[in-house]
Amino acid sequence: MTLGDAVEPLVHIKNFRMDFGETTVVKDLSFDVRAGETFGFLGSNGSGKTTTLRALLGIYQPTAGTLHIGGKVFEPRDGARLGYLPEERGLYKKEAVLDVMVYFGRLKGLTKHKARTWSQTYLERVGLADKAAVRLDKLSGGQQQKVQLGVTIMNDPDLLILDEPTKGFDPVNRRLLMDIIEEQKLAGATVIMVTHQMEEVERLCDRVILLKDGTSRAYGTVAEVQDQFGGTMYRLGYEGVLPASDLYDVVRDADGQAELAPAAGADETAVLRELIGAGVAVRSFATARASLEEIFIQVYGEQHEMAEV
Ligand SMILES: Nc1ncnc2c1ncn2[C@@H]1O[C@H](COP(=O)(O)OP(=O)(O)OP(=O)(O)O)[C@@H](O)[C@H]1O
Repeated sequence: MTLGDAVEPLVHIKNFRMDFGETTVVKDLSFDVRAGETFGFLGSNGSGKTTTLRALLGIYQPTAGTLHIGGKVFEPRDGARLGYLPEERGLYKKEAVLDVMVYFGRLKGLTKHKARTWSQTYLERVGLADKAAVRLDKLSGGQQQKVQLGVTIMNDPDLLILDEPTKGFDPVNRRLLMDIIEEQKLAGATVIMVTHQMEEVERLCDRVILLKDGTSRAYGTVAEVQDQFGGTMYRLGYEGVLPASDLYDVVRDADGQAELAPAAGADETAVLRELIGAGVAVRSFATARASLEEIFIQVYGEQHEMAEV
């Protein structure tokens, strides 16, 4: 069975708990990743993301709970169609870039020719064509990371697990790597991505989980998480006087610009009708949501406040 044949969800984690000695770092964590989706695995430093991925891949023995890929506990021999970019990068540093890539390509079942041509094309794409014959340890950290991402995706895995794939990249290279990951997604791969870059999440992820202190704080589509924290706001440019209404709360109102928080069940049409009916001249009207970054700071900020108690 290949990973792609799995009955949904592709990844199933239920009541996962992880203790290291006396310390519990993940407690009662449950979530699913569906085949074909890109899933953002988010959370503050030390919240248990890498630990969860390691337990999912059998590197750690979970203290309790179920961690399944394709309906069963992961075993290394199932890994042919799985690409894992670990947080700690590790390739043979004393070998030449192209040789390392071809070596791993062969391990992943590619022919030597395919591994070589794929790697050359990839190195060209990521601006490292002139480094093909250079020893890996002569490359910068970001350049080495590009090579490692190439090794991770070269056999077009069905499931890609990426632990901070763009960590340490400048904005141009980050965008390039996001493009490459997006291509894998569009080609049908399921992607689990740990990242602290919320704009990457908003661009790529279908659903997310936000971990805090080893447990889920928010879980769902980006829009659902946004709804959960702050929800939708209406930004209004107007002339006239805003009427009091059961349909919304006026959050901010100055110089003909207002922010309205709609009441449960109120929608744009109803609010606009109410405003226009009351003689307000609406110049502009837009819906806006709390950004993931704002939500992250909200959740993470609480943690600091708690720590200070
Ligand atoms: N092998 C280990 N032994 C003991 N404690 C560990 C071990 N691995 C991780 N931890 C602890 O578990 C907690 C969670 O670590 P983890 O690496 O999973 O966090 P993370 O969410 O991936 O963080 P970051 O965003 O900083 O990478 C941390 O407090 C860490 O010190």
